[in-house]
Amino acid sequence: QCAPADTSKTYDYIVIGSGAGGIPIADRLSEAGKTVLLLEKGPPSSGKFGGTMKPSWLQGTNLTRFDVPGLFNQIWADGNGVACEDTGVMAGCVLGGGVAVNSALWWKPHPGDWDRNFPDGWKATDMAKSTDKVFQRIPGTTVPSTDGKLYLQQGFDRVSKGLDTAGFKQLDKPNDYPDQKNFTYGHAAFFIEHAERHGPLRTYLETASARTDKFTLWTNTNARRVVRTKGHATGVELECRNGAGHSGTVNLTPGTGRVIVSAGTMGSAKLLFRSGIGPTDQLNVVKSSSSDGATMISSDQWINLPVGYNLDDHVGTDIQISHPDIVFYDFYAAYNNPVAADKDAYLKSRTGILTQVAPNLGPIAWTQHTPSDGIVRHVQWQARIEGNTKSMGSNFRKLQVSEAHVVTAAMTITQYLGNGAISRGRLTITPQLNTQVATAPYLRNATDKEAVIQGIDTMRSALSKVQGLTWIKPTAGQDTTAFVNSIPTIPASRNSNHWVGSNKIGTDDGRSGGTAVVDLDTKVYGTDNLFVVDASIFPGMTTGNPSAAIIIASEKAAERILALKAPTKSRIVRDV
Ligand SMILES: Cc1cc2nc3c(=O)[nH]c(=O)nc-3n(C[C@H](O)[C@H](O)[C@H](O)COP(=O)(O)OP(=O)(O)OC[C@H]3O[C@@H](n4cnc5c(N)ncnc54)[C@H](O)[C@@H]3O)c2cc1C
Repeated sequence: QCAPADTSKTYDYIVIGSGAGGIPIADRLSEAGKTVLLLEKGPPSSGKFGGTMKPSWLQGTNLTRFDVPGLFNQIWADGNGVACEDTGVMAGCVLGGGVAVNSALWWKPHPGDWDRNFPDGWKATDMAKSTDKVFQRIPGTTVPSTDGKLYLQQGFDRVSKGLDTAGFKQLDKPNDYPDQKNFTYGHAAFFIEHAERHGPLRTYLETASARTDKFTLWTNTNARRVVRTKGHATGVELECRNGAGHSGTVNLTPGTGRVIVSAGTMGSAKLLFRSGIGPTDQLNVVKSSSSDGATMISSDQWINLPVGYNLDDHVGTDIQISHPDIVFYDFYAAYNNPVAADKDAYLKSRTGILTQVAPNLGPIAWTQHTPSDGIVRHVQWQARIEGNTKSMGSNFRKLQVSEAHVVTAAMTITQYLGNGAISRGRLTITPQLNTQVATAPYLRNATDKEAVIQGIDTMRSALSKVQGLTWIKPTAGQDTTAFVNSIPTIPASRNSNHWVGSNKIGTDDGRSGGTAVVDLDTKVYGTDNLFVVDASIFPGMTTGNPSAAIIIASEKAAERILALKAPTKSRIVRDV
């Protein structure tokens, strides 16, 4: 049921969004004795926190589709009530955000992910303590099944033979060597424990929730905008969702309260726009909208910052191979119609193929490439085995995995171009107040493209040593440049779901021509108690999948924010 917020109750911190950024900081702030309200627009996800979305075979258990690794790819088959409806690209709008719906890939960041992208105070040495804290709580594993076995490894084995021959070094546990990201490979690491989704939901959110006197969580509650006078926030306006949650305005502790916006790269930009913070053209779109126009904060209080610029994502380029030994497992079919033995193994002993993340990920490899501008680009290669009933030609044998699931198999290897990439895009808002990728951040710079081509040539050469392998994409004789040019540089073809950057951290204040939206304490320029803590503050892309880095940044931000003095009245007036 939709309930109005109690206006007499105030909070030291209101955290908006319960994803990789929001959950850890909400936990740390409540641990420090502050009263914290965590707002999440989506419904509960994991069974541990009241989630209910599940196939019939999980009825009677405390598990949902978000908990069982073999069901993680269900978001691509059925995103209803799970995927955000107001973002032009895929994002999770449930409790946990991206870390409830993602593939749980879990990488300790390369030192260069901080050193090359972030300003002073956020370099690798500054982040070491936060990194240790995160990896102590969430160590991750390369072997999710409780019997210590990895299942259906034929794809891994065939590809790794090629990598070995080409001189790649296999790392037993890649997270023990975060700085070794060149000509290395290994099994994928996941934040999975006891064969269930782990990560912030099962660590930070559990400890926060145990502090019942300090921590409050409202799901199905959308933050419409921050209520502020000049640069000082006083509360957050709310909207119920899904016939539940809270409405009205929730207030901060007068004078000392703070708002932390952790609504994701798309969601945080949108919230700032609706709160009168951003480029004037975007604020005018909100001002003209039927939903917000009449009640939007007046234009003399707008804060002109480059929100939405600096948008980044891994540039995804898929290559595809097949090999007669590769075995496909139909995880999609397992949702409604699991193989009985696999279901039993999972439910009875947390063993078997369903403990592994769909769609059978790995190996993961890393290379580095230096195009003509001399700037080293980091590349991660992420293999997955897919069934493909279309356009597979006669090169594929029919493969009988179980009586129910007959398919052909191929291995797609996605090249992620990350750390070092130069191209950036822009996110804007539509009159319906949906966010959209107005300028895609993919290969707008010629040297980024050179790096992609160099990388694909390296991988083609490495895998050419694998006997019996057939190239699907690019085809055997195809020129690599022509292949790369044939793939459009739009989200539909290149999206990696790793969006960062719309509220960049930095010392060059965006109000006076700089590029930064938040300062080194993650405080929005021109405000004294409004912060952004999530992927959107990242100046550039990480080497691997970014969730661990975002959680580490959240730990760091908690430390810095707690060390700040409360605002004084004179500063509030001066800042705007
Ligand atoms: C399908 C998919 C697969 C991925 N796979 C991986 C992977 O395997 N490994 C990895 O490291 N990364 C992966 N990622 C990326 C990773 O999950 C994200 O980078 C990360 O979750 C971003 O963290 P965040 O805190 O910035 O935002 P999110 O985690 O997206 O959290 C934002 C939260 O804010 C909520 N919200 C938004 N607006 C409002 C509002 N106005 N009011 C209240 N709440 C609001 C949203 O519902 C959401 O819960 C994947 C992402 C997706 C979508």
